[in-house]
Amino acid sequence: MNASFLHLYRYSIPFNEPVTVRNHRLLNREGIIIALKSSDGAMISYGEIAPLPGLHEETLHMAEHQFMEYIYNHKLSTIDLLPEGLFPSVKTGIEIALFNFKAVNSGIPPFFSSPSPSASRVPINALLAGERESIIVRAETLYNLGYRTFKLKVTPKNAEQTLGVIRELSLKFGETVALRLDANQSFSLDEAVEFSKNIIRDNISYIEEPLTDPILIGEFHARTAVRSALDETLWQQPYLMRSFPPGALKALVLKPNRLGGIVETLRLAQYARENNLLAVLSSAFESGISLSFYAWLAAHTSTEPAASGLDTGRYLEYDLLDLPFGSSSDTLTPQELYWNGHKVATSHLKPSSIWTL
Ligand SMILES: O=C(O)CCC(=O)c1ccccc1C(=O)O
Repeated sequence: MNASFLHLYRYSIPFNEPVTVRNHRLLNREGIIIALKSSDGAMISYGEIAPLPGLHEETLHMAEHQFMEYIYNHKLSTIDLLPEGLFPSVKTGIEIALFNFKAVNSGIPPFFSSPSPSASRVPINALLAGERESIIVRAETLYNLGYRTFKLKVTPKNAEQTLGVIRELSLKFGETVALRLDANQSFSLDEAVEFSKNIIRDNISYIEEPLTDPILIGEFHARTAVRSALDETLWQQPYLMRSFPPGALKALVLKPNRLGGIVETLRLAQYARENNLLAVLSSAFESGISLSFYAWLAAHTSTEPAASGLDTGRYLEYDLLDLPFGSSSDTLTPQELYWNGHKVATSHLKPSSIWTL
């Protein structure tokens, strides 16, 4: 059955505390929800279009405008027929809505026919931010809840403090936890080499985007043996991914709504698999509608998925789902998580328009 109606909604959810993304200080997470409905209204699927200021080039206004133009001029049909030139956030929203519609139609989540069995659980990479003391307290709380992978932001400016936190976490948890560092391209090669001398004995899985100039990641690895993960480079200079010497990379961090959709994310996850890299599903503070879909993707891409960057839901004051994403992620299977992504609390949505398809 095809979708007959399209409902567009807006949402604005306050962050628990202000979030800063590349100098953009954000108080609210704003986005658009697409709902596809069957003619009798019995089947509904959701998708989310949510560019993040500081991360995306398109604004929410531009994304909404483009989406409306798309709906006006095209039949919402199949995922592989989407036109060129859609903004990454728009493409992701359409793809998720279409994948989800197929799933509610058939009763099984997408990719279910895959030969590789899905993972039974998806570990989450816990984000640690703030002052030293609150980071340590938070890490202990999360450790007791079962988290074993932690991510710290590092810049040349906070390098000393971060080294102190790394030491403390290593002493406390030893080999039982894995630490990831995310430098968001803030170090010069020499600064990164200097910094790395101090972390070599610690349990660091990788540094995400260590260098302002990612071309030098191979040289960084040659001088330090520290492996890098790509995030920003995957959309800024995607061709670089194939240019690094073996061993220089450890992981690809995949943010579907920045990369340009689910199909693109699956392509990169396959490249990671073929090249012995971790595929780390990640997010950009979307609602549980997207996060539960990403959890499902993570479960699909590997039988033992790497800890996924889906801890961002915690920063939203409330979720759009009846059962907020992450509130019971330790007990739910990815399948259950996936179907929970369809139970949307419409009270948080502001209707904007209805289209007949
Ligand atoms: O990858 C994760 O663990 C969470 C996502 C995350 O850190 C993030 C979220 C929004 C914008 C930028 C980033 C980032 O990776 O720097």
